[in-house]
Parts: sequence; C-alpha cells; structure tokens
Amino acid sequence: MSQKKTVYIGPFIQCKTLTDLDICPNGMIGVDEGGRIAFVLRDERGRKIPEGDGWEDAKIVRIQDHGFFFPGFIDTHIHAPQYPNAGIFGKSTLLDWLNTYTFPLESSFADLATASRIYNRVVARTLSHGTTTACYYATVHVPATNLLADICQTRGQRAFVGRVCMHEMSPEYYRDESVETALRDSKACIEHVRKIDPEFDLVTPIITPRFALSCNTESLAALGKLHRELDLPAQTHISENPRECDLVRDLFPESKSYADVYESAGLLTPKMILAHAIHLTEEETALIRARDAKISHCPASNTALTSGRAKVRKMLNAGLNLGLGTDVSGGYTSSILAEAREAVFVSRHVAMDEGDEAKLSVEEALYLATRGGAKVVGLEDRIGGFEVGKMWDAQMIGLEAVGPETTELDQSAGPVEVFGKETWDDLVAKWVYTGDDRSTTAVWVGGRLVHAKEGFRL
Ligand SMILES: Nc1nc2[nH]cnc2c(=O)[nH]1
Ligand SMILES: [Zn+2]
Repeated sequence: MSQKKTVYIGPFIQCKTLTDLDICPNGMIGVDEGGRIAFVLRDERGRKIPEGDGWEDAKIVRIQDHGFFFPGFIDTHIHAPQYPNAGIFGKSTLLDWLNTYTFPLESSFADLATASRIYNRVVARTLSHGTTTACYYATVHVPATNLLADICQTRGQRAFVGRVCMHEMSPEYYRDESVETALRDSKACIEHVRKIDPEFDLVTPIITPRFALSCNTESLAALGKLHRELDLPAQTHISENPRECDLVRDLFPESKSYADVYESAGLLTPKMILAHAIHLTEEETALIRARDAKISHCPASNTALTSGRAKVRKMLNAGLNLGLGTDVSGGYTSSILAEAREAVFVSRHVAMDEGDEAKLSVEEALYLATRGGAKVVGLEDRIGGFEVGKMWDAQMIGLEAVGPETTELDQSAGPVEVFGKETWDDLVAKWVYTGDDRSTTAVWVGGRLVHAKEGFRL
C-alpha cells in the first residue's frame, strides 16, 4: 500500500546491542511511500528537511513536548483466543489450568461471532500497547483462525497466525479428530493466508503443534515435514512445567530429552520458536543452540502458573536467541512493556539464588522486546530498529513534563512524569517501570498509522 512520504522529527531511541541504547535527542527519520526508512539524520535541531525526491512535500510528524520514537514491540508468543481470561488463573498450574480455564474458552471459537469479537479486541489492544508484530496461537478451528489472519491484515498488525494442532490428552469437546484432520486443517489455514497476503508481507502462517503432549511421534514428524517442505516458521511450547516434563519423558521413552522429541520430528530448526524453556538441561540448551532454534521468554506466565524461573542469562551466555512473549492468558498482561518489567524482576529472583550476574538490565529487557524478538521471528532484516531499509514499525512515546508550577495531574499525558533532572537513561527506566498504554501516543506498522491515542493529531 502506498502512503505519503513522511518525516518523523524528534528524539528517537533504539537498542544498539544487548546492553547499549542508542539515544538520539534530535533526530529526523524519513519514511518512503512503501513504509521503509529512507534516511536517518542525527543532530537535526533546526535543520531543514532534505531536498529532492519529493521530500520537501513530505508529511511531518513531530514529537510534541516530551517523548521519543521507539521501535515497535514484538510479542513472540501470545494465545489470541485466551485474551478474555487475562488475569483469571487462580492458583492453578499448567495442566489443571489448561483443563479448567483454557480448553473451555478456546472451544467456544467454533462460533465465529465469538471469534470476531475477541480477535478484534486482542489485535486492537496489543496495537495500543505498541506491539507491531505478534506471534499468535489461534485454536483448532479453521474459520476462526482464518478470521484472525484477516483481522491482523485489516487492522495492519504484522503477525504470525498458527492453527493449533492437538489430538492427544485433549478433551473430547475440543481436539483434532486425527493426525490426518490436523494436517488437512493446518494446510487449509496456510492456504488462506496465501490468498490474502501471497508474499506474507504482513501476515505469515506458522505451523503450531500445541506441545509434545498434545501430539504424538507421528503428528510431530508430519508437522516437521510440512515445516521444512514449505519453509514456514513453527512454534510450540517446551519444558514449561515439571509435571509436563515428567509426562513427556513417560510418553516419548525413545527420546533422550524434551528437546530431542522435537529434534527427532525435524522440528528443531532456525525457524522454530520454543516458548518457556524453563527446565532445560545443558545438553538440551546445547542442542537448541546447535539447531539455532529460538526461545520466547514468558516471565509473567511463568510466575502466574508457578512454572519456574527461566535462566535467561545462562541461555544468553550459551548463545541462544531470545525474545519476550506475553503468553496471554498464562500471562496476565498483553503488554510487552509490562513483560519487559516482569523479565527484569524475575531475573532478580534468579539473582537472589544464583548471584548478580543473572540480573537483566532495562536495556537488555528492551533489546529482547525489539531486536531480540525480531531475530526470534526471523525478521531482523526488516524490523526491530531504525536503520535505512527497515520498515517503519514504530511507536511514539509521550511523557508528562511537570513544570515548576504544576501541581495537578495531566491525565491525558500518561503516567510517566518528567521532573526535569532526569537523564535520557533515567527517562527510559521510568518508562519501563511506570509506563503503560497511556504513554503510547501512536503506533505505525510499515508506515501505516495503526493506533493513535484519543486526541492525537498527525
Ligand atoms: N502457557 C501455556 N502453555 C501451554 N502448553 C500447552 N498449551 C499451552 C497454553 O495454552 N499456554
Ligand atoms: Zn503459550
């Protein structure tokens, strides 16, 4: 889709490396008609828009007062149909949580009106949190899964949409009938995305065996074959809960480990996203590294379902690629900003047992939320930062400037208050710890405005 050339003027911040931010207080970023970054200029205070190629007629979007542009967030693991259950999990743990809360809700997506209401809501909500790319699990239902792909396309969210395969250890009322129907229905959803987005510019199908316990050796091998033959990404869960790990050991006695179950099926590839990875052994970590499979770290969910504390520092040191996942509704929040905060705090709990090296910094959590996530979904050449040639997948963050005479709250400005003595690093930390979607003034995907806070004018 062609858009007007646009120049974004003001501070921009992005992750340079895992540990370092790139803070540009006076930037100017030109985005072309295709939504691609055409130029990035630094220290542009008071300078003119570059001339030629029609840039002099470009639309201008300026940061007003306090704020900055930041790359859009990437949610590498979220269950779209579970959104109504966000916050509802009691004291359950994974396997009873699935049976009590999750399967009954997911089964209701046989009804398209239900799917339409909830899927529209979750896509709008995640966009409002600055999530420009989401890796969705849908349900077993073909029409509802196709509708989720349509909604992502219409609302303009970059997305991976997976029809869930599950025929074992699943209730009678909600399961694939057989391995054959699971494959047939998965292929139908892939074909639908090919129809609405033939080049997978915005929406990509993703092969989705729910987890080893929902499948068997035969279906995992068949899905692995499809994954490699079609060269499509895949996603599943691994090593989330101790009881789940025991059952995998019992049910797949021929496999050396949980990771080996996926390896034997041909699913452990650079295009596989493994969620959780809490209880991996060193051999499994080495195997995942050797295959370059990716990890979605879901700290809010891991705490809520008392699944455990993923050893993020160990995985990073072992050379694994990690991103963040909200794992709604194992996780209570659909905000990657909140998830970044959870990642920082869970790492502090790990540090209380294992020493300070385990602590993640704000910068590291933001890296996982952007560039790390981009690598996890295989789009590091297109998204995650503000280099020339990348897509303008970005969010405008607004901060409230508290003047010397200001004593009243400005509710419209969002919760992050600037008192004037803060450095840029302080402001980023305040955003991560105290910000929410009220701080997200506007969001773009591929140069298209996909969310704007009430009152925001271009
Ligand atoms: N967190 C989480 N883990 C799972 N393992 C299998 N299914 C699920 C799910 O829906 N959520
Ligand atoms: Zn999950």
